[in-house]
Amino acid sequence: MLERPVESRRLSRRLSLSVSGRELAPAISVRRTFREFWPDTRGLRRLFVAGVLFAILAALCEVAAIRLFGHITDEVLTTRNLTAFWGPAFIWLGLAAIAGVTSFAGAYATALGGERFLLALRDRVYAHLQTLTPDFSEKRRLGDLMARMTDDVEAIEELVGSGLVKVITTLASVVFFAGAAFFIRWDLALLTMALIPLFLVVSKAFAGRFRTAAARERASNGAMNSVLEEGLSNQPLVQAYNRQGAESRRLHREGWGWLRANMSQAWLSGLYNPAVQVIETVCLIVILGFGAWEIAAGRLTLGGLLSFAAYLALLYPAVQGLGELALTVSEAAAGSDRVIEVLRARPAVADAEDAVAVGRSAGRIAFEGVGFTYPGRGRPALRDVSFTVEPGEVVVVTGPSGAGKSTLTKLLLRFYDPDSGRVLLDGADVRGLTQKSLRENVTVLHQETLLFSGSVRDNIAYGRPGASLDEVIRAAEAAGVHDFVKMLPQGYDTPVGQRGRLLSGGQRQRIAIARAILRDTPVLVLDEPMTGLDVATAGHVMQPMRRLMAGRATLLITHDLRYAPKGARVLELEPVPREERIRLRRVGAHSRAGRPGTSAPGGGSGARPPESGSGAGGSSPEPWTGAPPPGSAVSPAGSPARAGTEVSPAGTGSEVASAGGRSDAWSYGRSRPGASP
Ligand SMILES: Nc1ncnc2c1ncn2[C@@H]1O[C@H](COP(=O)(O)OP(=O)(O)OP(=O)(O)O)[C@@H](O)[C@H]1O
Repeated sequence: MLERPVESRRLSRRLSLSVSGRELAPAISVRRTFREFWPDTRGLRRLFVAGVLFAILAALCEVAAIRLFGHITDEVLTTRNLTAFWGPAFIWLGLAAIAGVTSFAGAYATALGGERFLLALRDRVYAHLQTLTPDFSEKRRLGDLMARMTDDVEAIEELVGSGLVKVITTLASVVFFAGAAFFIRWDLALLTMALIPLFLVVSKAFAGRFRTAAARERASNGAMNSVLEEGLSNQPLVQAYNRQGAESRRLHREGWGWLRANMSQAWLSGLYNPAVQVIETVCLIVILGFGAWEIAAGRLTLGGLLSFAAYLALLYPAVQGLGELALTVSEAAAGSDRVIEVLRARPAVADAEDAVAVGRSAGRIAFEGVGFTYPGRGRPALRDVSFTVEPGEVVVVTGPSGAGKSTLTKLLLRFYDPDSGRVLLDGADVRGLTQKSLRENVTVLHQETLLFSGSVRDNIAYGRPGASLDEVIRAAEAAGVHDFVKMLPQGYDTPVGQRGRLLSGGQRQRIAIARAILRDTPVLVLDEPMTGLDVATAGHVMQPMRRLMAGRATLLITHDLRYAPKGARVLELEPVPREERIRLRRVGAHSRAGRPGTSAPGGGSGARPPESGSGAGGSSPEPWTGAPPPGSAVSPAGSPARAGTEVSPAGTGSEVASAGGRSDAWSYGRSRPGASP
């Protein structure tokens, strides 16, 4: 029927409104949906055709069975001639068996086609989502994106796959049942057809109201899911702030909204179904009355009338089903719009046609006059930034929040391309490299340690799929994680829980380090690797971190220079639009006095000398003192090779800071127009 509560809930979910309803997809034509998704039925069309043919065969069997029923009524029941019974009875049995088998086969073929369509389409949309810049997902509500991947994809299937099969078979059934009725009595059949518009009028009167109610239900469902998702994923925060009651009330409020929306659907369903039944009953009474008159006049047999009524009993639901399908189709099309929106989204960057796959690089990174503004933002995130990182060298990137430190990582990984300037890997513009090969050269340790809900082993091996247990253990040993993993109940097979929450922050971080060690790329980016760790834990993480950095070109993004390796160069970013400056100095080799002429624009944050490990006080973790990686030009603090390196203050005209015989460009934005690497 038009809307059973569960059915209608599913139906309304497909509308996929945002909580506020602002994201309601614009209406989309069915044709556009077919144009977009019909190619996805390739390879499955035979299944759908089989579904249609089997369903049609089953309907034909029903038509024949009803005919036999009429025959038995007239030739056996009315005449009381039992011998005439057996032949038709066996045929009827055979027809029922064929109808059973064919309707099973039809339903199975259609379901198989539908499920395979769903699988393939979901894979396609997800694969496409994975090509988009992570910002695409981050800017959207997770619940909304998930609804697109599940309910909306399902809605498309119900339109393009099984929905189409249903339309064709329902139309065929209408033709068969109406044809059979015409065959018995064309004038009676015409009268019947004249009554059919009554169904359509009622369907139309309800459709608009039902659509609105479904949209409201969809919105409140989305709101409720969002509250659940946020409340559960932020459970530690909720409990720590004693907000359990408030969160429960929030859910209850949204639950009420959902209840009301469902009740208005139930109210409509409650009215619609009896209205349709009344019309059906009126039709049947009219037909029976007319039929009785015809029987009395000897122009119709009892069997004929009963068969006629049986055809009608099948015809009306089929007609109703068509009205229902029209509603389903239009709502499914609205859902498909949201999937099309995802598929139409283009990645911020794409491989050039002549992009080359780079092998394992030496790991020389250079930013040359890089400027970048996020799409839709007026203010640049970076302006005219230049620096280099040599193979095996550690460069510390620091600066106030929002200065663009993490943006450097996004440009290095080519999530975006710079608006001006270039990013180079081993002297090659990264725009000329395939993204895959570029990213195979770079490992990022994110600010928030990202783990999956698998086992410890899965999470470490994520860095190199197919790694053997021995390799995983070796990486774990290097990351200082092996001893604690051994203590876990299932060792390396112990589940780490949702986002690794069954582990401590330090343990998570060391697992991430093991993952990065196993991945073993020449370039490493550590984005605030000590975030959330206390001093003691950070101290434990330092040693494995050093092993990880050894021999790799490393960009260490940190606010806290206590964790900066001694002797590492420091790149200090200041946010645009304040005059952007980048200063070069050496950890442990600077002082205010060593930076003559430095002025600190905008309150002096840029001029603030970062604290070195030695200046961090007794509670500081051990500063970087590790041996320089093989072949690396990095020298520990105070080494003669670096002694001459100084901060290049803004406006001094000192554009190039020389270090160890190498030249590195540190540009100052517009104040240093001539800067070049
Ligand atoms: N996806 C984005 N879309 C639009 N603007 C963004 C996006 N990501 C960052 N920004 C903006 O770009 C600027 C630089 O951000 P970025 O994350 O690089 O700063 P950051 O120095 O790493 O800050 P923090 O130290 O707080 O992590 C900020 O003003 C920020 O609001």
